[in-house]
Amino acid sequence: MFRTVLRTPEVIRQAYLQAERGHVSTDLLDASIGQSWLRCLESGLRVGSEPELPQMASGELRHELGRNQRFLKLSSPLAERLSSNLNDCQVILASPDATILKRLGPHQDFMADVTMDPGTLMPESLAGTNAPGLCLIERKPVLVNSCEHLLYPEVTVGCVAAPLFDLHGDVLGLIDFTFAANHPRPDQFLDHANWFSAAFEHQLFLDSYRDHWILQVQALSTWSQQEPSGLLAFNEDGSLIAASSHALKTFVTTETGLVGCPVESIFGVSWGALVDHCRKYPGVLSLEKTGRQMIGRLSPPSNWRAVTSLPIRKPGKLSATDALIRSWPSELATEARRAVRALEAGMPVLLQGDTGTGKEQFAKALHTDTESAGPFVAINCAALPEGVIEGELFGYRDGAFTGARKGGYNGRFLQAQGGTLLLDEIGDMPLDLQARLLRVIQERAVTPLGGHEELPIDCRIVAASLHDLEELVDQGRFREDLYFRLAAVVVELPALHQQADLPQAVDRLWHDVCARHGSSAELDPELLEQLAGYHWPGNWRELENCLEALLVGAQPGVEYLTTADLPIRWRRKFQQHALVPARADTRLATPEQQPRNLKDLEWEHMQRTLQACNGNYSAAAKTLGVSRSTLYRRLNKEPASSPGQYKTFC
Ligand SMILES: Nc1ncnc2c1ncn2[C@@H]1O[C@H](COP(=O)(O)OP(=O)(O)OP(=O)(O)O)[C@@H](O)[C@H]1O
Repeated sequence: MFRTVLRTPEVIRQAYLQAERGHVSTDLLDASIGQSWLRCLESGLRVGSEPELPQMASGELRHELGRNQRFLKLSSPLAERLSSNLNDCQVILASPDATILKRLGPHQDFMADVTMDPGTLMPESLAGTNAPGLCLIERKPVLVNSCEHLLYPEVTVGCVAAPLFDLHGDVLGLIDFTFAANHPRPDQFLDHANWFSAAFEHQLFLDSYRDHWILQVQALSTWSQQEPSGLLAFNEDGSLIAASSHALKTFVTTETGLVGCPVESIFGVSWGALVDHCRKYPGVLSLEKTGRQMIGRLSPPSNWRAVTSLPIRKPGKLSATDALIRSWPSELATEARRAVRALEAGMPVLLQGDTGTGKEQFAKALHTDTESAGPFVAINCAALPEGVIEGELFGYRDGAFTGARKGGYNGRFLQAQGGTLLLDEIGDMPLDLQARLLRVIQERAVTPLGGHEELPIDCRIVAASLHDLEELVDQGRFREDLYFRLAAVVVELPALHQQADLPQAVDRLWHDVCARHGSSAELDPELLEQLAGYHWPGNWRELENCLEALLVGAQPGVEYLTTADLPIRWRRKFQQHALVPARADTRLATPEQQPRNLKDLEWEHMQRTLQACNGNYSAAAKTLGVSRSTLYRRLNKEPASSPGQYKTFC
């Protein structure tokens, strides 16, 4: 469509000679640039006639910025995002009369001789042929490179500019990309300009119809081909009042018409059913049109308040989370119940606990109890190399990087649409990725790598970590803003030895293990007592391994297992553990008996405060001036002077 190679000085000289005679051949210049040259020459603008671009005084510029406030409000965040991904150009926003309003992007050497600061006036009638001025006349994206700038043939930059329209087709402003004239792929800025125009229209539509119901629809099969999502605005009664240009092309046919057409005639779903869905499960819905699967998101008017009717559970049946927390200390169990409600209301939940305490299991139970329409998807942020997590989480387009899967990849956020995403070991996520994650969670939209379009996401988010995230924040290893975002509700998973009724918990797990292996064997009470007396540093996972080893290693057909059936490795562990004085006694020994260091003293002080508060963590934390979760975690770690003690016996 455009010639993107630089023209030679000879071609430009010939074109200029032709233009002076009132005609420019399209063999020499693109038609729109040739026409621009002719207009300039006709109005007396010639090479070298206007060495300086006209500039506004600062008072005038302030006035101009005020006049274009809405345009800047809608375009600036998008331009900033785009510019932060591009390091080879300057991004410029300008008014409908081509006055530069904003310039973004890192300093570029090629801009040294170019004056394109805010307040510079670039209409064609003053500045000659240039991309911002020309795109307004052409009403479409244009590329003007180097010596095609009629008045400034020596300039060493190229520009791509595109007009941005309001919903009635009037120009609201423009975007310009200025790059080095010898850039190898100037056409890529046309792609950026097209993306920006679509994204701007999207923002404008959302802003213009924020007091109405807005349905955002995306065809499922096409997301990797970068098809934009369509927007439809509806009245209170479900009749269509407006559609974005893409929605108009895709969803609204001549039979359905536009204004006043009911939603049912477009998607075959009643308005009542859609609103009801939005009320119960704010977020994604599945739609179908002429056999194509789509996902949609219905957003209520900005002043709408949903009366959420949470599902009522049948009495008598334990929920999945209740089944897991029945032997938890009561304070922690209360917090765990809060997590179900928080997740149902769309808030993230943070799970903290040592290895094997059941964080993933608990996340799955939360997913079950919140009765999501979509799947449970987990990603372990510590298990993937740094360069891979980003693509895994956010997805990527076809050809986004070397080695990318053909056809692109959805990413875990999109896989979890309508369901729950577990971000496991989140404390190990690289810092720069944490910033991106925060943006995705806040904006509830994800942009796959190599893509530009934001795709709406609608999944519940559970994060888990065995590190104390508050401590990581203190050490500068975890972003505080992300921590606050994720930690609205924090569930501390108790260690196995802290379960209120450990023998019962062991017995329950034993029956689960037996059921998996088709066995009905029972445990001898003495064996059960030994199992419940051990401190299980690997928590449920370690206990599960031990029970599996016990069952699988027993004589076939044996229905009653005693301590003699224990594998020798476990028998030794239990014996050694039994020789150690009780844990609490050792830890709270008198000063004369124990080596002293600051950490020990801190631990003892916390322990004594907790005892003084009758085991109430909140009260103890308040007295000590630390958060409840910090107190909990510090108390449940080894005191500094005795790390080897437990290691020896594990
Ligand atoms: N409450 C429970 N009752 C019985 N088994 C459990 C319980 N919680 C966890 N388990 C079992 O313990 C094992 C470890 O659980 P899970 O992977 O959820 O722990 P985790 O805290 O996520 O561990 P890590 O931090 O090491 O990934 C699993 O096999 C799980 O089935």
